[in-house]
Amino acid sequence: MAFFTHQVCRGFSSSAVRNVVIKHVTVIGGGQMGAGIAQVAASTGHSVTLVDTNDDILKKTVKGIEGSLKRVVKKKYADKPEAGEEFIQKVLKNVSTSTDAVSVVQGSDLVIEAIVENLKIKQDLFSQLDKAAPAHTIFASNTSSLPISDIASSTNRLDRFGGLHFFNPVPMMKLVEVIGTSATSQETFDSLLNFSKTLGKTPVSCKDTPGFIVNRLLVPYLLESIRLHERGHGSKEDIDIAMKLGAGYPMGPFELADYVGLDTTKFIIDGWSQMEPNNPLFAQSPMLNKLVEEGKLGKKSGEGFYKYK
Ligand SMILES: CCCCCCCC(=O)CC(=O)SCCNC(=O)CCNC(=O)[C@H](O)C(C)(C)COP(=O)(O)OP(=O)(O)OC[C@H]1O[C@@H](n2cnc3c(N)ncnc32)[C@H](O)[C@@H]1OP(=O)(O)O
Ligand SMILES: NC(=O)C1=CN([C@@H]2O[C@H](COP(=O)(O)OP(=O)(O)OC[C@H]3O[C@@H](n4cnc5c(N)ncnc54)[C@H](O)[C@@H]3O)[C@@H](O)[C@H]2O)C=CC1
Repeated sequence: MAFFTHQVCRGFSSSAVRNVVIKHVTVIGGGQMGAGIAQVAASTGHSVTLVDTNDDILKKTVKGIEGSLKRVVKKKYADKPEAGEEFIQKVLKNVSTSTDAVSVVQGSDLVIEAIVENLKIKQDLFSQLDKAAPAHTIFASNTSSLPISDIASSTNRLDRFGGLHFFNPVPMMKLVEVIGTSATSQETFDSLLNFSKTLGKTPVSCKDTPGFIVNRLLVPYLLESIRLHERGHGSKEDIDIAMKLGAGYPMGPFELADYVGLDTTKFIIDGWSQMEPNNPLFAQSPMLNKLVEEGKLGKKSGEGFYKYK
């Protein structure tokens, strides 16, 4: 259910819309990011429908959310464990699951997509959802690296389409990058900024440029770390220790790449090296490619640059 403030309309349909107050959120993709986004939205009183391709994944996702909530309440309700348990149950009640995105978007004020980092797959999804979702529903992608305008081009709601880029782990990371394309209406952009604030996050405004702000700086750093290791100029362990103790980063670059997922990291690099083949900052890494080829995707698969089981 959407609540509109009846002010000036810019960009769409007959109803006067200034700022869509978001109550019901559909999160598509129940992986690392979708789980975290659903958790934070449900924890801040939104009703959330989480969508993935099958029920087994969704069960695992909800279990993961419960586990993460337990970590949160252990600190937040340290002296009041019963209130903590009550909070967890209340949050979980705000989350429902589905394998049918098209049917659930009908009751949604905001759809946040957090599926695999592949333009065609994201476009196919949004193109289907566009036909089913009500006019007021805002669409947002959590893409790390793809142009929001390319994803939005599969829909007829360019004014109601933006980027909401969260950071991993979502319950802990305070930043959200809010991305507007040249077609995103001011109303949509403001709604996304406000929504990020209701989640307790700090939003920054970004242009629809590759990697927005954080990844445009983080990805070249990560790649140069791997290249430094490939050149034999430092072990993974030493590079990680150096960046933690010498630069104050909470994780070293190899730990972070494993944490993010080497498949996602490779999807980003593949896209950017195609986009700018002569840019040495985006050059492919044989070591990364080999790990992904071997199914070593980082923490989520049990092995990446390091072993986790
Ligand atoms: C790679 C480059 C390519 C980019 C590719 C695309 C990626 C993107 O598009 C954008 C991104 O997200 S980039 C990644 C951004 N994230 C980071 O940089 C994370 C860096 N790490 C950290 O901040 C901390 O290590 C961290 C907060 C994770 C953990 O904190 P600590 O280091 O202190 O270690 P812990 O002892 O494990 O945790 C301390 C306490 O934190 C809480 N916590 C951690 N994870 C949680 C989670 N998932 N849910 C809920 N609570 C959580 C928790 O309270 C924990 O205490 P315990 O429960 O007692 O362990
Ligand atoms: N991993 C990270 O640190 C970050 C990733 N991102 C972006 O978030 C998105 C998701 O990344 P992760 O959560 O790491 O991936 P993930 O691999 O952990 O999860 C993706 C989930 O989407 C599901 N899925 C795939 N196609 C689907 C479809 N058509 N419909 C419904 N569900 C579908 C998969 O079953 C899987 O559960 C990507 O675009 C990624 O670039 C953004 C910020 C940080």
